[in-house]
Amino acid sequence: MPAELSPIDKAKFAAARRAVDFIQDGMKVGLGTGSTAAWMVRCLAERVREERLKIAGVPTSTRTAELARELGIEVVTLDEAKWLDVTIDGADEFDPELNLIKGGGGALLQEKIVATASDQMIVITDAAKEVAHLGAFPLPVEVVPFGWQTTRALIEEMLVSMDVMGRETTLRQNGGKPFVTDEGNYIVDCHLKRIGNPRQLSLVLNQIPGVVENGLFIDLCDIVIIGGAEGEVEVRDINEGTVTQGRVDFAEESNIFSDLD
Ligand SMILES: O=C(CO)[C@H](O)[C@H](O)COP(=O)(O)O
Repeated sequence: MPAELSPIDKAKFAAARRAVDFIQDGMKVGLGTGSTAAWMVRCLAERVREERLKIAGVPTSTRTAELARELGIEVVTLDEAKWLDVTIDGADEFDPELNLIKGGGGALLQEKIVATASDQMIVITDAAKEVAHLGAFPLPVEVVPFGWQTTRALIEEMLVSMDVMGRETTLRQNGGKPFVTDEGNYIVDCHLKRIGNPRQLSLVLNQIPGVVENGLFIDLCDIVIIGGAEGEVEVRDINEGTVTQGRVDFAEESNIFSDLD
């Protein structure tokens, strides 16, 4: 393993490596977006190469599609795949019920569509993203550019009546311009601090005209895999009610790291 890999990257790698053990030959797999998901794509590509697995991957962003293709994973569209066996993705926050905030990387719309079209969603993460209540991480809301300021005002007005602590919103920027998603939309980040009722907030947000989708993932995640910097991994399965501990041996994964050099 390269010495320069930070403890957080080691933790993300450990979770990602454990997650790809869930993939079997012939599966259709949703490929998430973000730095943790990128580790998962690298680990999956390694299994595809070594074990000659036949996998069809449905990426959740152009970034992930490029990485998957580059590493030799067969990429298909969701319409071609129709339904997926499993999606593996990162998250910005998760709570004890495995509800999530996602969209820090701006890919929440495709991520939510792909996760919803999967038998199972596995979230890979490090321990710092576990919270008692969602909301410390700003909640991303994807809005169409047409009339976005009106949509933002409606979001702020709606937040007044919701069980949240903060109400400030910001338009996500990229190099001094609005950040534009793969679907050509903008993102309004809502700084809520604490979300009392994520399920209700998600429903209400999506009723505002101009809102395309929000970053609350409710009842979508089945398994969370929490990685640690020493290779330790905890697998929590909300449906089975099980928690299992394991370890990833970084030395055994040297091929993945040598590919990075
Ligand atoms: O939702 C996402 C992208 O839209 C990511 O999964 C989330 O932001 C976590 O990213 P990272 O693994 O880089 O911490």
